[in-house]
Amino acid sequence: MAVAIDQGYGFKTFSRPPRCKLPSFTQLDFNMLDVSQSKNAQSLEHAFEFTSMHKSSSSPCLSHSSKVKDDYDTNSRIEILVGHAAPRVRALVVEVAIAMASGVNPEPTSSGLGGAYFLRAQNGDAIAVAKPIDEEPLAFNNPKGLAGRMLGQPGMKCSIRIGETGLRESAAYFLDHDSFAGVPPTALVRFSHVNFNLNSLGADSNPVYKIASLQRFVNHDSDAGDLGPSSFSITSVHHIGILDIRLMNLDRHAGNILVRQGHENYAGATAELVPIDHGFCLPESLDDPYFEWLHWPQASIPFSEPEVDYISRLDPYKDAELLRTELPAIGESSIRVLVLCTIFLKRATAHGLCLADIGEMMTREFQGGEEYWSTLENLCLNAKDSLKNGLSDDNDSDSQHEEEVDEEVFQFDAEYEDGLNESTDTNDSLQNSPTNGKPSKIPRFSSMRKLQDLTFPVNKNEEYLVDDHALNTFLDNCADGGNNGDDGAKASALMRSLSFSIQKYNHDGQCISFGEMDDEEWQLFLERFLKLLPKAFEERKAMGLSKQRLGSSCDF
Ligand SMILES: Nc1ncnc2c1ncn2[C@@H]1O[C@H](COP(=O)(O)OP(=O)(O)OP(=O)(O)O)[C@@H](O)[C@H]1O
Repeated sequence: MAVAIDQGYGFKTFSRPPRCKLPSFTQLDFNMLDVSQSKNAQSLEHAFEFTSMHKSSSSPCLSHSSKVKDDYDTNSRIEILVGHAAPRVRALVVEVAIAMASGVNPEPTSSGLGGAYFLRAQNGDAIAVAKPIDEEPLAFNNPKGLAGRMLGQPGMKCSIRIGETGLRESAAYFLDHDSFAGVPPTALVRFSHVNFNLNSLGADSNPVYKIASLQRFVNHDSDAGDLGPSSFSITSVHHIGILDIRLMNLDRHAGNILVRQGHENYAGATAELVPIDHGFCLPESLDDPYFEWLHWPQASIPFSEPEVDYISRLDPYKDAELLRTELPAIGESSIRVLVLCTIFLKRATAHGLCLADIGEMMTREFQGGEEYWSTLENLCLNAKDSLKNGLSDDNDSDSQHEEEVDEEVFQFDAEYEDGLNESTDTNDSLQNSPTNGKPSKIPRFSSMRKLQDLTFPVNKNEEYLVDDHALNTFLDNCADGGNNGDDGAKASALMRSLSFSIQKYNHDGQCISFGEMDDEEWQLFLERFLKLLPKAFEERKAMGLSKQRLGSSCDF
C-alpha cells in the first residue's frame, strides 16, 4: 500500500506543495499515514522530508475555549505549535501520529493534579505523555475535580497563568542546552479529534481540538519520592539543580524526578535522574521555588569543573533571545526572571558557592509563622529601592545607600536573632555576628506594604469560578497521605510544594516583578543588583564556614 501524504499540510512527497495551502504550523494527518509502511518514525521522517514549515510570525494562539469550528475534517491530527526547531521533536510527533493512526487512544494517568495521558505505540510501549492545557489544575476541563478557572487567570502558582504550563514545558526543553539536565524532548502541539477529557462545560463540543504539551516518555524504575537520595549520582542532582535555578522552578518535587537505576559500582551512587514536569518554571515574577534536592547531600558538594564550565558558558541574553524567537507567547517579565536567575547562578558559582547555597538563597524562609523574602528577593528589593531613590553612581551615594541597607539588615537581624534566642541555638559566635551569618531578610508583609508598586499585579476584582471548598477538600484528601502508602506519600510531597502557593494566592497573590521596567531601568536595575552580589555571597560563605565549625556539614 502506498503511503499517502497530505501535501497541503506540512509534508512534501515528490512535488512541491501548493504554496497557498501552507499552514502556520507543521501538521501530520494520522489517517493519511499508512502505518504498515512506516516501520519507524525516524525513517519516515527522513523518507519524507518536512516542508519548510514556515513558523508563524505571530505568537501561538492559546484559545480560551475548547470549542472550535475546524476547517479541516474529522480525522485525528497533530500539529507542532512550538518546538519545530528543537532536536528530536519531529521524530516524537511522527511516532505519536503513527500510533494514533493505528487507533490507539490516549490513556489517562491517575497521578498528578492535571490531566495527563500516556500515548502508546501499537505494541503497547509508551511513547509520550500529553498534557492538555485546559486540563491543568484549576483549568475548566481538569479531570481530577480541580476545575473552575478560565485560561489566563492565575493558577496554582500565582505567578503562572492557567493554560501556560505547556509553553513552559517546551521552554525548559529549549533551554536545556546539550541535554545537560536531560529534559526529555518536549513540544507544544495541537491535537484535533482526539479523546481527551471534557467537563460538562464543553462536553457537547465535537469536533474538538486541544493544545497540549507532548513529552517523550522515559522508561524509569521509580521516581525520587520512592527512594532516598543516597543512590542518586552527584552529576544528575547538580545538572537538574542548575536547570531549576536558571528557570526558577517552583515545582521540583520528588515526583517530578524520574529515576533510572544504574549498575552498582564502587561509588554506589549511580542512579540517573530525569527531570519532568516543567510547567511551573519561568514565573512572571520572583516567587518561592521548591527544590526537592535542596537538602540532599549532593547539593552541598562543590560543582565539578565541567559544571563550572557549562555555567560560565551560559548566556542569559542569548537564552532570552531564544525564548523571544521560539516561544513569543512567553512574556518579557518571565524572560527577565530567567536572565536574573542565570546571572545569579553564574556569579554565585564564580564566587565558589555550591548548589545548596544558591538554592537556599533563592528560597523563602518561615520564622515564627511569618514568611520572609528570600535573599535573592531582598537583593532585588534593595536594587529596586536604590533605583527608586534615584541614587547616582557616585561613591558617596553608594556608600550612603549601603549604610541604609546595612541598617535595615541589622534591624532585621536583631529581630531574627531574637527568634534564634528563643530557639535552642545558643552558640556565641553566631549570636555576636552582625548579620548572624544569615543573608538579609525583610519580613514579607511589611516590605510588601512598602513596595506595592513593584509587585505582580493580580486583579482582585476578577471573579474566579473555582469552588474553594472543593479545592480545599481535594487538598485535604491529598494531604491525608500517610495512610495511603506510596501514593499518599507522593501526594504529601506534592502538597508541600503546592499548598503554600494556593494559600499565598488566596491571601495576597503578590510577588516581585520586573515586567513594568523599561529597558533602561532594567539595565540600571541589573547594574545595581550585580553590585550587591559580592557582599551577599561573602555572607553566605561565612555562614557555611560557621556551620562547618559547628560540625553540621553534610556527610555523604
Ligand atoms: N516524560 C515522562 N516519562 C515518563 N513518565 C512521565 C513523563 N512525564 C510524566 N510522566 C508521568 O505521568 C504522570 C503525570 O505527569 P506529571 O507529574 O507531569 O503531571 P502533572 O499533572 O503536571 O503533575 P503534578 O501534579 O505533579 O504537577 C506522573 O506519574 C509521571 O510520573
